[in-house]
Amino acid sequence: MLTNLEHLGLAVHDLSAATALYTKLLGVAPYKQEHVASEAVDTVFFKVGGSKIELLAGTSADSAITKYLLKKPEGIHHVAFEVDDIRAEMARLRAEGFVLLNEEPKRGADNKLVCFVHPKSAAGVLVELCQTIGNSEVVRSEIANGEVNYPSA
Ligand SMILES: CC[C@@H](C(=O)O)C(=O)SCCNC(=O)CCNC(=O)[C@H](O)C(C)(C)COP(=O)(O)OP(=O)(O)OC[C@H]1O[C@@H](n2cnc3c(N)ncnc32)[C@H](O)[C@@H]1OP(=O)(O)O
Ligand SMILES: [Co+2]
Repeated sequence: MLTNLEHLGLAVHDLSAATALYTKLLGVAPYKQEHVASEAVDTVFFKVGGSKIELLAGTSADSAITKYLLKKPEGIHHVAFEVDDIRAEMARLRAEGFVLLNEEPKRGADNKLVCFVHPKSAAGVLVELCQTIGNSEVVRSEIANGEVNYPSA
């Protein structure tokens, strides 16, 4: 089940400038910065009520964000929904005919497992599913099976 609008992902060229701008716009400081090597992005997160803004800058030519910004202006890059069971939601969306960009959930930013839905199968919107890595049995079972690796502390 999709339970919440988890975050809006915004693609930016200059993370420092965008962070300063959003700090003024939202009237709050970011609560987290994180580099996600697997996605080749640097991120900055702001809390807005029960949701979040994720600023994303690419860190290599291969990054989806770098490629996106070669063709499109800065702005909303993806919409992310919280799910309670990411594998169940992936199976449901596949059965509904959506094209998933990951075979398996992968580790995202801010302690999440994530999966992307291709914008061509979602009315032009890149959709991200996010499940908080916590105590759920699904995640425990994945860890037990060696499918998900927590970063070393
Ligand atoms: C920090 C981790 C994580 C989190 O925890 O929150 C993140 O948010 S990471 C965010 C960055 N990572 C990703 O976006 C991964 C998923 N994305 C992809 O796999 C690719 O970007 C893509 C969506 C498959 C597109 O890649 P590609 O096919 O190589 O690019 P093209 O430029 O050829 O695009 C094809 C087609 O799709 C349109 N497009 C591309 N990106 C978007 C987008 N963000 N929103 C809407 N539409 C998009 C693009 O315009 C092309 O359309 P046409 O020109 O009409 O063919
Ligand atoms: Co995101």
